[in-house]
Amino acid sequence: MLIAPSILNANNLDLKKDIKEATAAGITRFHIDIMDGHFVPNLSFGPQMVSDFKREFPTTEAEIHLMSDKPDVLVPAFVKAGADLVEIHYEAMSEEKVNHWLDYLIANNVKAGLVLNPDTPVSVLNKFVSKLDQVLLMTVYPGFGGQKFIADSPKRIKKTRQLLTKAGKDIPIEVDGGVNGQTAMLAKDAGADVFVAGSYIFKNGNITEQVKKLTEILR
Ligand SMILES: O=C(CO)[C@H](O)[C@H](O)COP(=O)(O)O
Ligand SMILES: [Co+2]
Repeated sequence: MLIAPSILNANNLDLKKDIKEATAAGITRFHIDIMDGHFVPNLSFGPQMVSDFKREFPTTEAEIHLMSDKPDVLVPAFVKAGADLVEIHYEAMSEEKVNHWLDYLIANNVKAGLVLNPDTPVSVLNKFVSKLDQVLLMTVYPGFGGQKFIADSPKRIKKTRQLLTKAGKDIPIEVDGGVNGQTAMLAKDAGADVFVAGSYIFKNGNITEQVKKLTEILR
């Protein structure tokens, strides 16, 4: 089990302090949401956030959740910035492009992830499964932090686990959106391994306490 806090809802003017506190509480990977104002109706961070992050926290993993339909410019930019894992959206590009960018990540020794929106059939994973290091199932519609976990997500997680097992691929399933103490348990029981948590960690008062609580719940 791995908790990957999303810095989207951390204090953007005091990110280093928030990241340091979460790291001290045991976090080894952060989820960095990249929103382009086009594929999703919001804006967030650019490649410099990732290069600054890796300079300040070289041994902590930077996981890039790329919510953009401009992979041609942005995937190379985030690889160059030092991303450890890049997750591209199935819905954001043609299947040919999905294949191309997964191959690019593999060639550049960056872990490759594919993200599915809540209404995308998980069966599309069959086409790309051999190239993936991780699957990210959205448990909200992408664009904003602080939304409610979609109730039928555990069903999709189970289906995805069955599909991966059938394909002989033992890779982590990550969930993103509305993860808290209760929904993390539902996702875990359904077969999830990696838990993105934004508001739960950064908007509930004490970061250390929130990391400890979620770690305990998922133990
Ligand atoms: O990808 C995302 C939104 O598109 C974020 O990672 C996600 O919403 C995390 O925030 P929270 O835990 O507050 O739901
Ligand atoms: Co995300």
